[in-house]
Amino acid sequence: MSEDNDFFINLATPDQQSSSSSNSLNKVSGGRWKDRRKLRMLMDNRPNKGKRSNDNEGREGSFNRKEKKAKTHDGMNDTPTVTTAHTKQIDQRLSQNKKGNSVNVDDQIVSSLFTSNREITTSENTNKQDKDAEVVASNAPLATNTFADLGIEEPLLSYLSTKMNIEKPTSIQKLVIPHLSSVANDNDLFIHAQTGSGKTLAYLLPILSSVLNMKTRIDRKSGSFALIIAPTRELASQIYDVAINLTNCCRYLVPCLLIGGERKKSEKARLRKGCNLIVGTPGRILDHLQNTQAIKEQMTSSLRYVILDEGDKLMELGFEESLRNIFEIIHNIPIDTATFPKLPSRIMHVLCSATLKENVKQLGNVTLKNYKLISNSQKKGKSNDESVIAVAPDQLQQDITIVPPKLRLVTLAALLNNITVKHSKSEDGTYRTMIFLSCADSVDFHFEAFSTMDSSHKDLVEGAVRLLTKGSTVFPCFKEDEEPNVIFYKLHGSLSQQIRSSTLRHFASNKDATKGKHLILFCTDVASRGLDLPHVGTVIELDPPFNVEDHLHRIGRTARAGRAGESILFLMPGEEEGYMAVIKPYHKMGWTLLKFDKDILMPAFSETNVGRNDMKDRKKKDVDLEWDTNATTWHLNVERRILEDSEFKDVASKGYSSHIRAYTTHIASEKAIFNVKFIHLGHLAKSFGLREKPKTMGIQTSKQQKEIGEAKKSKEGNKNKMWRIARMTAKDTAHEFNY
Ligand SMILES: Nc1ncnc2c1ncn2[C@@H]1O[C@H](COP(=O)(O)OP(=O)(O)OP(=O)(O)O)[C@@H](O)[C@H]1O
Repeated sequence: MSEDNDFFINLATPDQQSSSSSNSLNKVSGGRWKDRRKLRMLMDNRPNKGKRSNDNEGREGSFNRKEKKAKTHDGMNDTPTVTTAHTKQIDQRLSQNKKGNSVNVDDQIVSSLFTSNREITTSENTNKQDKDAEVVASNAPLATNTFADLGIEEPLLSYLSTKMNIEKPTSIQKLVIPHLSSVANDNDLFIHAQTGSGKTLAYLLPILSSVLNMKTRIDRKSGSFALIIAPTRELASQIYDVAINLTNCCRYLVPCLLIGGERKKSEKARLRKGCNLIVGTPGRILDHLQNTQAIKEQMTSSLRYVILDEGDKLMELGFEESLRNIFEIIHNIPIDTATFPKLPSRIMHVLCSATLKENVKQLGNVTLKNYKLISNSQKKGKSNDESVIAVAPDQLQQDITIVPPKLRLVTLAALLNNITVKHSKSEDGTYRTMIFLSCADSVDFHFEAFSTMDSSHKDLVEGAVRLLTKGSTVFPCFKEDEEPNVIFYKLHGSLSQQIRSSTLRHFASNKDATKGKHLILFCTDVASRGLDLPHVGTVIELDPPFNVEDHLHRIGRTARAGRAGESILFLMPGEEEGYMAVIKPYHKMGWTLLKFDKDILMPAFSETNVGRNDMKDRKKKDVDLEWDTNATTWHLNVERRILEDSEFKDVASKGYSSHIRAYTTHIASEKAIFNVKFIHLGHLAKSFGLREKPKTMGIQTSKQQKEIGEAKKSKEGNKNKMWRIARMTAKDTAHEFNY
């Protein structure tokens, strides 16, 4: 990463030049020539030959790094020596600057939000949505068929209708249920369908229905008929919840959940008691298959269905080896066809995926025998082209906005504000928004930046949920005397399993405490797969997805089972605008291009007077301020909080560094679009509330620092050094990307 090329500094040193010229007259003598030369260069204030200069001529506030060191007042990585009074002075001058230009305060330049931003080149929307076109929800239940037509019998049929309010099957259910219900069918299945089209019921209903239709006495000791494997704990828990819900109509059938993060001992006890459906994640299932005798006993003679949900994610997360081992063990368990003659005479394998990548096909080849592809997705390319792609649901309202890096945070604030205002006026009740970010540290930063500390949040879900309190300066729409109706949540893989589960449960369920409020979840891609969170109205992709499949899964958290939904993708001006061409084939209904200023910032920041967080007693202005002044004040409020709160500063610096590192992991085929070299890192730092880029991009924990120190002391060899770095990177990656 060529950080230096992109280095952007907010501090100017007007006096520096003159002093350096006088220094050049100084003579240096004695010592080694290298040291003399170094000293002379230092006094002349010239960069070292061979080292890259930080001279960014033409860039706002740029200057030599050494000069900066001498003059830094509020460098984010230095201990801040700037006083509150000093920041106030800068902020005052900046707020007074109506035109939004950069302001030189003493020896500082605090860059303005609205200047020096890269131009947006997309002037025309090449995939414009036809607002007049008739839209039929593509993943909605069908009008003509019923579950009875598909062979689903009582008591499941009436339970679906009366308790789950599900009357008609979706198109994928219509295709899958008859196939899985029939003993005569000898094919394995590859189910490929749009997000939110009801794949879970498509396989659970025929399995349960087949077991119930045997009309033999069944209880939890009869054995496990199905093994369902999901890539994440959240998804496994959700499938388990659906299974629990369905088996309420036949309580003698018992599902069991096996996931990491839970106590293995209690899982073992449950397995010993007996269960008819096993749902879990690959690692934990394999662990039990290798170490718990009871699980094999449960499967002996009864196991007939193995389901792999979200196949592409299973492969992406590197579970291929575990899956091979699982299959090797279960294929060696004998099947007694005489005990359950009405069930298939062999194990049927089902692979589900909303996307059809090469790795899923590979998994299909490994796990499926003579499989049949069942897809409700459109064909792509020529008629003889076998490949199919899942597209975004037709009823989804897709928006794209191109936002300069400096303005990302304030635009997000404005967008959240606009959504809150819009839905607080409607009768819709509780509204839910999910915001996807690239890494856990960035989730932590945004959660911290937007929510406010309040003791009442502790009644909710520990530290992962916070309320917005009265008089908050976090959202522009809230006046000081208003009680905001916003609750924030965060979800990423670095949180404990208990917190993750309870956060999701709290976010998804309707409770009195959250009734009528806007619930906002900051999350990583850990929440993008398969999660069925009811009534998510808006999905915001603040950070672009790491591949198109992730994009489809993220936006697929809304517009589910025929419901309406909206998603907004943030891109940065320049190369990132090219991403629109990549996702175009997946959005056949088109999208709307939103202007970040006119469509998002102006509605939020006009006709208001955003208060400064350091001037509680200020007199209210009679006239509303201009929208850009309000936006600037809002941003300065965040910057001030960071300058004055060292813990928040750490969170911001970590969020920024991890964000950059995550950005470098975009897939090779998209490097021409997402390349860290194209990003103005200083501008991006601004959207993490930082006035300049943190010096050390790889922030080390004290444990890592100790490890490095020890390694240096022991004069480690090259091989050991390589292993140490690899270990640290693996740890970092696991932390950041959270699976
Ligand atoms: N026939 C139906 N009628 C109405 N709602 C349904 C029907 N089938 C499923 N649903 C509901 O649709 C939602 C989405 O179902 P599900 O989670 O199984 O979708 P999916 O296809 O697995 O999505 P993803 O690909 O995102 O994992 C659930 O809330 C489910 O209860």
